[in-house]
Amino acid sequence: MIGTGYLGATHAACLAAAGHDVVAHDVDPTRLEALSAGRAPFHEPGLADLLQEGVGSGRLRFTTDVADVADAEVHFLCVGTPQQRGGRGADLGALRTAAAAVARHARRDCLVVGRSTVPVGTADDLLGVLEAEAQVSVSLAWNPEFLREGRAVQDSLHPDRLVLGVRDDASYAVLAEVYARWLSEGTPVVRTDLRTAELAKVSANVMLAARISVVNVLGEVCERSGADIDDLVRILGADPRIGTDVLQPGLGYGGSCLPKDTRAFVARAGELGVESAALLHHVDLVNMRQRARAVDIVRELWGERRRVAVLGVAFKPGSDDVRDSPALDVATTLQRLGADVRVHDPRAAGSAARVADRLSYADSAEEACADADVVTVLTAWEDYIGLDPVALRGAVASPVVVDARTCLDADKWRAAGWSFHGLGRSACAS
Ligand SMILES: NC(=O)C1=CN([C@@H]2O[C@H](COP(=O)(O)OP(=O)(O)OC[C@H]3O[C@@H](n4cnc5c(N)ncnc54)[C@H](O)[C@@H]3O)[C@@H](O)[C@H]2O)C=CC1
Ligand SMILES: O=C(O)[C@H]1O[C@H](OP(=O)(O)OP(=O)(O)OC[C@H]2O[C@@H](n3ccc(=O)[nH]c3=O)[C@H](O)[C@@H]2O)[C@H](O)[C@@H](O)[C@@H]1O
Repeated sequence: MIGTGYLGATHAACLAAAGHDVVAHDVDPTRLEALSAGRAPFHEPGLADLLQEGVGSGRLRFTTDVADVADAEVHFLCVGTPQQRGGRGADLGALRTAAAAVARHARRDCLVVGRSTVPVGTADDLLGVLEAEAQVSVSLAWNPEFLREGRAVQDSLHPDRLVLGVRDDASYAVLAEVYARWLSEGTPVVRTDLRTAELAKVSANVMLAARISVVNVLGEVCERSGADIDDLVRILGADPRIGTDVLQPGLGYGGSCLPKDTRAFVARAGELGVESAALLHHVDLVNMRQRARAVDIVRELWGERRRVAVLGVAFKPGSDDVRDSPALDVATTLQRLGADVRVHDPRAAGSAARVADRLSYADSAEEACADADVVTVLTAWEDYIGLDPVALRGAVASPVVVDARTCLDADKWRAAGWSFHGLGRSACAS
């Protein structure tokens, strides 16, 4: 396993649990130290148990030295593919470096399997890298991963489908052996070519991103027309062709994948001359506009003292990840605009403090809200959905709440005397 982030660490632990002998390499010694001790370096339910089991059994080892993977039969490339600095396409530098290192060190014929999310056509480029570096015969396959953070282990152990992009039967046979446990459990498998496998992953992410932006456009229409977004979402979700998942309006999508993958898709489609991909550029614009709209709503309400409580900075509930978090983006923007911001998050405060150390962090939601002029809910944690608006009213300076995730019960908060505002909700709705 090359790269031990959310993708690589989870995949390594799950393959070890399936009985394979796994050696995982990363260039980050701190991350490897935690993993070797059976500690998950990020909040991912079930991962620490699998790591301890794998390390304890001797089937799972971690190494800073890429030469230690030289004897592997299969190499999974799981390194990051972030947005380019100063560009919108994917930065494939780490992937090329990792592929070259594996090929250079491989001492036996082997299969290299791309797992990272990449623009279609990347494998062609990597084949050139492998051929230039390897002294042995190296084949390439593509096997994208669809796990969600916060559910990484569950999603990996029970995926909706396995996508095996291969160039020949021999590569397919190797992957079928790697995934024998999943195949025996009936996981649907799609065998395809490398380009389709690459494209499958970004396509899934742009579909999800588009869905979120569509529901956010509908939310803005609700705000302006006085229609009810909660009822609208219920009505839409009842149609099985639409379904209820990924239909939560609000601050929009963030994280390390949907934003950068949408942009990389548009960039690659542009290179391919697909002008209609501009549709997905608008998905990105709508998404980013939600953050600006949330800031505008708070500025209208913050009064002279501008004391703002921010509840939630994780990019989504159930995660301690703040990479491209819409909530953290809004919190830091409000502070930059002169607000006195007090933040609470049940899990992500530590990771937020590492990248946004000028914000002030509270130990509880109540402490963050004490004496606030505006309370904002920016991540839909259960803790905030369960807050008692009657009790909280006594702690704030003004009972004004902005529900940027459309997660609170508006009637309950209004009945408790709060002035209730939010993305997707008309200010005058009763
Ligand atoms: N985070 C997620 O939920 C999912 C991510 N993906 C994709 O998987 C890829 C990895 O994502 P994450 O695990 O979130 O990233 P991450 O940033 O958490 O982890 C990437 C790891 O690769 C290591 N690395 C970088 N260059 C290296 C090299 N040359 N050799 C060895 N290790 C190296 C880094 O030190 C880091 O530990 C990305 O392409 C992402 O789009 C796919 C499915 C889910
Ligand atoms: O490529 C990846 O790394 C992964 O990206 C997403 O997974 P993830 O980033 O963990 O998060 P999601 O649960 O999809 O949420 C993404 C963002 O959309 C937001 N969201 C989600 C659902 C919704 O209804 N509304 C909404 O605004 C969340 O708050 C979050 O900021 C995909 O769901 C995974 O299938 C994919 O493997």
